Amino acid sequence: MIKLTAIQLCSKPDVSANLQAIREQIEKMKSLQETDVTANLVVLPECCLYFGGRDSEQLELAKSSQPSNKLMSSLAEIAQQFNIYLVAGSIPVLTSAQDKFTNQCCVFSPQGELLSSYDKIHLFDVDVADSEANYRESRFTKAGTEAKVVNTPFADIGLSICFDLRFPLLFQQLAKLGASVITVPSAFTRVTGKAHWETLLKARAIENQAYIVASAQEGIHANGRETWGHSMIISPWGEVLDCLPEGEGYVSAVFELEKVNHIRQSMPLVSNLLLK
Ligand SMILES: O=C(O)CNC(=O)[C@H](CS)NC(=O)CCC(=O)C(=O)O
Repeated sequence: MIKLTAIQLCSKPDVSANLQAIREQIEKMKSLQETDVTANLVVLPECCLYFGGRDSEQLELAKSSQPSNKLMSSLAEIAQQFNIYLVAGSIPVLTSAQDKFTNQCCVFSPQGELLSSYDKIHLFDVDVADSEANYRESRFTKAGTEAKVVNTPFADIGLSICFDLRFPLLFQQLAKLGASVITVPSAFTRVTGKAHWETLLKARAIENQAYIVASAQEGIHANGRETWGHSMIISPWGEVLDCLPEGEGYVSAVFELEKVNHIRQSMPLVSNLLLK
């Protein structure tokens, strides 16, 4: 049996406190003890190691974690320690020009190897009616350009991050590349999350006939920013299998590849996508 888990956090501008919070939640996962579970896929939220500071601090963090990338190695260590596939939401990774970072999702095997990484393509330059008001992610972040699917022995996993959720063509591309699970590590604002989050997640699951594992930031962060929480796992038929509205914790569900195959066979959408 394969278990999907999304961890929900209220991350701080403090890497070691966040690493501790991540370990705490993974230790609580019942599926780590279950003998019939053959693999665990665990998804962390966007900005899982640093959130709620000033935007420029993420660039400083990206610089100070070079050249060996300390952030990546601490996440690899967690994957190995708990013997899990870890989709490590996102961390800032310095670009070669050194003036910006990419908002990068890193995927580790249970042996702690980096299997793949994905740079967030759609950046959140949006005005929102909340205390922050003007989000300008592109000020310090360089956008990615390439859709990524990671092959594992149990499933091909499509990667996305947060605001990407609003761009259905990326998800179609991931489905076309073979994804039967799509991960959505996020930090949706409270205002936009309340209005759109669940609807968008269900739509992406239904139209791509894939499991959606959406892990979220929640609560009020150190800089006053409020995030929506509501981490959830959605079936390829669009059912919410588990949801955590607020507080730190996790949600989990069983992954059944036969369900994806059955739905895609009886209602052929993915094979008819108008994509190259
Ligand atoms: O910049 C950081 O510190 C971390 N990154 C984020 O919080 C990102 C970019 S500002 N947030 C989103 O993409 C929210 C999307 C969203 O809320 C929506 O699509 O409605």
